[in-house]
Amino acid sequence: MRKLLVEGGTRLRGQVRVSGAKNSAVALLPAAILADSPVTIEGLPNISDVGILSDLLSEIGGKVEKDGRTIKIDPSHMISMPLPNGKVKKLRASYYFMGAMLGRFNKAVIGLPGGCHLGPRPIDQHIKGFEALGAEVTNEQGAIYLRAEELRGARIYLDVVSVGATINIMLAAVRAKGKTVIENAAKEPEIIDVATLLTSMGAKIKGAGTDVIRIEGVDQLSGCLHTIIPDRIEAGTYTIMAAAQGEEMIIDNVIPQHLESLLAKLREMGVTIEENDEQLYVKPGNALRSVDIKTLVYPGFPTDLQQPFTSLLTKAEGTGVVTDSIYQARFKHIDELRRMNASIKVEGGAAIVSGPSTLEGAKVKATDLRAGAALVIAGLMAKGVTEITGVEHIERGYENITNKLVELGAKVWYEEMSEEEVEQFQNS
Ligand SMILES: CC(=O)N[C@H]1[C@@H](OP(=O)(O)OP(=O)(O)OC[C@H]2O[C@@H](n3ccc(=O)[nH]c3=O)[C@H](O)[C@@H]2O)O[C@H](CO)[C@@H](O)[C@@H]1O
Ligand SMILES: C=C(OP(=O)(O)O)C(=O)O
Repeated sequence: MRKLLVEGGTRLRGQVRVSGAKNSAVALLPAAILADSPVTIEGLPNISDVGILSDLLSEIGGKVEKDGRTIKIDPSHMISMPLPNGKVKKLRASYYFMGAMLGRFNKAVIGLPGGCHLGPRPIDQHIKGFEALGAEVTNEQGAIYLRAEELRGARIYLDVVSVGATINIMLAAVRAKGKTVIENAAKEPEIIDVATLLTSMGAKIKGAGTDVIRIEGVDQLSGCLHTIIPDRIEAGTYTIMAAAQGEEMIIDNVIPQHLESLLAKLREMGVTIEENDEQLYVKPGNALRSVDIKTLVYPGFPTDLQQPFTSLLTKAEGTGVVTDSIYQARFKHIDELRRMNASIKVEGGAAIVSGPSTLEGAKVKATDLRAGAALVIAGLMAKGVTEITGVEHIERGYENITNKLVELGAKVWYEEMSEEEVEQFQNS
């Protein structure tokens, strides 16, 4: 087991290239199940979530060929094999096997998903959608059993705006008989990316990226070639890092429109950001001013950048109030930041950050993916060395984070944990 060490204080400069979007990749891969000939996806990020989903596609009989960032999935010999346990528990997006297998085989057995622990993460809206399409859904000992005689299009109003439910219902509906309308759909760019792939496969989808998505079911979908969008959350994380500890940094392979809410907040803090079609040039201000943030569904401030942004606020002058309206309990990073001398209190469901604080290196634990990113940012700003355990969370979503940071001049490296440290980590 490894830990990540960050020696703070070095200013970052240069260019960092953003990888393909995790939250697209994890839906595009299961979407390939719906085709009857090979689907090729280019630009995949090299992260553990992608590795696990590729393995799951092989487990159900897919022929998966990887060549660097390109993957070719031949789904012709796939079967609806039950996946009640094992790898499905290691990530959130295994739930997309429900929609995709239901769409292709009219049946699926998939274990309840894992993913970051951010408080309750129900999937009732996914199930409501599958049932509306005609599936019978039961939960037996932690696995979801789905079965339909035939899927039929339906009008589905989501009670909660959900990325996962929107995509899952799209996956199940593209081969259903007749028309499906998803109302109060999520509008995240990853939903458009998945709809683009499905459309290239022959699906008929209108309105992806708005809150009403209309799908006309088709009998058959075929293979195609698709290039994934850049990861707006990874891009946002490096942009926050640039504001926190950069001298001058270029973030390459970005769609700036995907990050408008973050860029607006950074500019409010005094950060200079220039943008062109696919790059951001970030020059931090001399003294950052605190701001308040509240996470919302897209195009609001993304919950996945709340934790990294909280670290940045420790450097700003004044008081910043952080509210997460998507995951009210997404505050596990706060205790760890406090260990590093941050002045943050959680009150009435909000984190109140008083700054500026001089952070100090400490032994801390990444409890989830973006908490990990928050700690890396804090470590880069801190005096001394920060030791971060729980790196497997970080590796779910950040490709080659150490290499990318070293290229920017940061002092970061992995070390093996001692037996005693492993024991302490496992008991904590
Ligand atoms: C793999 C993936 O894409 N993960 C992202 C996805 O997660 P995920 O798709 O799981 O998140 P959702 O958009 O579904 O969740 C949004 C909110 O709706 C609630 N909810 C969701 C579904 C449901 O059936 N019932 C329900 O109540 C959730 O508890 C949460 O409060 O969107 C989240 C919100 O942008 C991001 O943090 C995750 O990075
Ligand atoms: C919460 C996240 O991921 P997941 O939904 O895959 O757990 C995230 O990417 O920040």
